[in-house]
Amino acid sequence: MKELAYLNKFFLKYKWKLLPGVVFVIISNFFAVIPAQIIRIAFDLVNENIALYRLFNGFDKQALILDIFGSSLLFFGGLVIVIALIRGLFLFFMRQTIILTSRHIEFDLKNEIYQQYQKLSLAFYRRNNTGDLMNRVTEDVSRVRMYVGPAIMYTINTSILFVLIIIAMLNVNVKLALYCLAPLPLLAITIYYVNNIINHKSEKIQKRLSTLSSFVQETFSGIRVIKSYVREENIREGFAKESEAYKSESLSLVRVQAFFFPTMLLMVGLSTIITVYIGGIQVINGKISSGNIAEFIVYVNQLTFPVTSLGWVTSLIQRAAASQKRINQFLKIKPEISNPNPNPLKVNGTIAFENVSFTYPDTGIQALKNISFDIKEGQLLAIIGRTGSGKSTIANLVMRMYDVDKGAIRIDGTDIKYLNLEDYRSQTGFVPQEVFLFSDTIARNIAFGQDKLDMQQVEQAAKDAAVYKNIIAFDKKFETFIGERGITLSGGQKQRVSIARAIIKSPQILIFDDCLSAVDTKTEEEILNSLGKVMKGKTSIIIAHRVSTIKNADKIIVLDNGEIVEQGTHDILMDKKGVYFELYEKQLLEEQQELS
Ligand SMILES: Nc1ncnc2c1ncn2[C@@H]1O[C@H](COP(=O)(O)OP(=O)(O)OP(=O)(O)O)[C@@H](O)[C@H]1O
Repeated sequence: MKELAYLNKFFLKYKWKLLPGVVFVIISNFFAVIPAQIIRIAFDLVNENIALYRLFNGFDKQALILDIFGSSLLFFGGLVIVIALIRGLFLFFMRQTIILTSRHIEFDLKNEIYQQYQKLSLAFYRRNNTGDLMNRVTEDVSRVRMYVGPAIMYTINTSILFVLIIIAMLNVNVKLALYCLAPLPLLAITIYYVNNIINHKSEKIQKRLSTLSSFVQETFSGIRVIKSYVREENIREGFAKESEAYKSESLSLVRVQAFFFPTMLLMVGLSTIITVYIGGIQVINGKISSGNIAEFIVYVNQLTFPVTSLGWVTSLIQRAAASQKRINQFLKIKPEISNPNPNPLKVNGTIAFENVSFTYPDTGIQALKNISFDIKEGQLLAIIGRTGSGKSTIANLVMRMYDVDKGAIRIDGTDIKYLNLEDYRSQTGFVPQEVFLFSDTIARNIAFGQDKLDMQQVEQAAKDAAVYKNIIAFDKKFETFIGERGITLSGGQKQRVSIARAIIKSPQILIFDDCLSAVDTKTEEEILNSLGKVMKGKTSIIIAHRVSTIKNADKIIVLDNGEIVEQGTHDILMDKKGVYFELYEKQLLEEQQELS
């Protein structure tokens, strides 16, 4: 429960919205108790008037008495309706204040969680799966909202109504009051337990449903693979199995619910029978009037919903506490990478790695071992090496997606850990190996890093990335919408849009992580030529597999198993006749074979 204390700051923030809500609850409940008393008066009136009416049997005045009697009953009926309307009005105000506040708190909490998401480093995202992360912002927050809204509202409502009704009941007859109230705790406990069963089953259904949706989603994404391997029938069977499991969980929930409502009605009926029986005895003994029985029946029925909500609210609070616990744990996580320096930064582009070693925290794989190299401002560094040799890791470290374990990375002489991170990243262009494009237009994808969309700049960036001609060939040109993973673009086009996105901001440091792998050698040459102009005066790092891509670099690093095995210019490395030379010869041979 103490986990929910975290939310108190929100209650304090919205106190002027919540307090009127509480006042409205009190007023509405006050009007809720009055009708029962009016009904008693009306009942007693009926009793007395029937006696009076019989007294005038055979007289002319009897019709007049019937008239007076009828109109006074009508008056009481009208009064009950008016009071119910006033109560309804205050109930409306109550919901408008308390439930509305809960939506504000939900909004604030979602924003807080989302901000924390943005602060957390890449390693965090590797450790947690997307479904879990999504759940915190959706499922968990909505459960917490059920606490800050409905749970609190019903608790206040129930408590006040309870007090008012019990006082009214005790005022009439203590014995009858105690008998009427006796089955209610039983009802509350039953509802609490049944509700827990329902929640438990609903959660299971929810899980089944997400497994089912992930299954369907994956089969849709991998439809090409499924069709080429003729696995349709197999997948259909898998789906039927998942669906069957979902159906049986749902049916089991329906069974509990089917039992739940009749039981509730039975308990309420029991209370009513007790009221009539005990109340009847009291009337016979002359302790209460028959109007009091009617009054009590109204009270008992009025208490049913609050008692039901008591069980419901208890399980709501329990669920909210569990969700808030998860949220609190996550909000407490300190981002591994943070911005230590608020001072504005101007990057020149000198990069130095000094004895850098790095192990991925999530897998424990040592990706870099004692790496040292430097690049001067405006130079082009190329990194080549076998797959898994640590090339992308160097790019990740230059972007400070992770911090190094040993050694240091210096940018313009300062350790990267002490730079203004936001300024540094905004002056660095990164084209990752795995292209990610947003479900948006091509123009907005290219201008993603810009605050304002400048079409001239977008077009220039597209030209520099050699993708302009492809884009204007589309009907909607730069306004072409690309799906979640850019489904309307080919692999090579996606890579070039991703390059355009990096170069549009004219960064001082540019990193291309194997981003020309999906284009042919001719396009590669075209891109490299135009990039040559863009990269003039900027420091660039190109990670590649093809020697042809990097021949002109100022420095080439050959990586193997996380270590630098050779470094120098193309000519120096060729003279060495080592790993690089072998790679070059091999690739040359392959190209010649392809041509012949
Ligand atoms: N995010 C990560 N978490 C854990 N381990 C990782 C991560 N990324 C890479 N690794 C591991 O680190 C090692 C170096 O990977 P890296 O991606 O740097 O290689 P690479 O040279 O870029 O390979 P490729 O040419 O195939 O892209 C590999 O053994 C890989 O399994």
